[in-house]
Amino acid sequence: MTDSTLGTALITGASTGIGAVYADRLAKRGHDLILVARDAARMQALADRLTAETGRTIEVVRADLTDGDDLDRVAKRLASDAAITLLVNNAGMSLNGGLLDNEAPALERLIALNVTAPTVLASAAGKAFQARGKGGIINLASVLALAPEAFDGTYSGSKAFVLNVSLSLASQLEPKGVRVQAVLPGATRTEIWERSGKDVDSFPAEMVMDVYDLVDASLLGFDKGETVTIPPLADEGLYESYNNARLAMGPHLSKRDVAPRYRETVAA
Ligand SMILES: NC(=O)C1=CN([C@@H]2O[C@H](COP(=O)(O)OP(=O)(O)OC[C@H]3O[C@@H](n4cnc5c(N)ncnc54)[C@H](OP(=O)(O)O)[C@@H]3O)[C@@H](O)[C@H]2O)C=CC1
Ligand SMILES: N[C@@H](C=O)C(=O)O
Repeated sequence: MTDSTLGTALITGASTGIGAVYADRLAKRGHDLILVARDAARMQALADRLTAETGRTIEVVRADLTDGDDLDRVAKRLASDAAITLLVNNAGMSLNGGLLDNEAPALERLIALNVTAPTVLASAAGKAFQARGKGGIINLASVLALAPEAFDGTYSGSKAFVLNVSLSLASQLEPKGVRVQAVLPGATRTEIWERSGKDVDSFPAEMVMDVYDLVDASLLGFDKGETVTIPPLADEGLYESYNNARLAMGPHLSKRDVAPRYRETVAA
């Protein structure tokens, strides 16, 4: 069953992996699609298959989201196309090695793709959706946003950024009828691993999720109205405790007085 009133979903990083599965699932739900990535031929093959299977209208937009002009073009499309009702801010990369193994161009490239691009696109979509009083933004973060010691700090920092932006945007946009969800996958079997010189099979099999399971669970979290969806986390009370502790600190974080433990005691 499809719903022709769902509008168009713009998905970044839609040529493979998590983005390509979002494309499959959202087309089957009844969304028309705009697929964004660099590999136009790969997206066109996906678009042709999904159009044949679902009858949806699917457009391919070739863009390198680390390029300012390309990013601007996609942001302008989000700002101006009233048919777009959903942004899936998914394109992302991981480094080959970590912060101490890479030079500035590689670090800057990761920040451009994982931080600047989703921020600019969420801003463009958020303003447009807010004006229309409806729409949704799905931001792909990572469980590594919560576990900086477990991986490269640049990547986990970029995903913590995405999580924070999502939480902030949700608090501003949800009262105006716009849904915002941060998805935090754990290790998921996609090309991101080989693209960054890693072997996903080096993890125990029980740590690696299938990409279809990941996207189906994430969309279920979206349907349930979740702001943060962590598909691998069986005990959701663990995240709730963590988040409640964070929120409980809020009233204590800005004070005129220095905390007693930082007051120097001068010996007489
Ligand atoms: N797989 C995992 O274990 C996890 C993934 N994530 C996050 O999920 C998201 C999707 O990851 P995943 O599907 O695994 O990654 P993949 O490497 O499988 O796919 C990445 C997608 O992003 C696109 N992309 C890469 N660079 C650019 C660029 N410069 N401009 C535009 N598009 C680009 C790629 O297409 P093309 O090459 O054609 O441009 C591709 O479609 C990412 O944000 C990632 O950080 C989070 C946690 C775990
Ligand atoms: N994609 C992974 C790292 O490369 C992750 O976020 O777990």
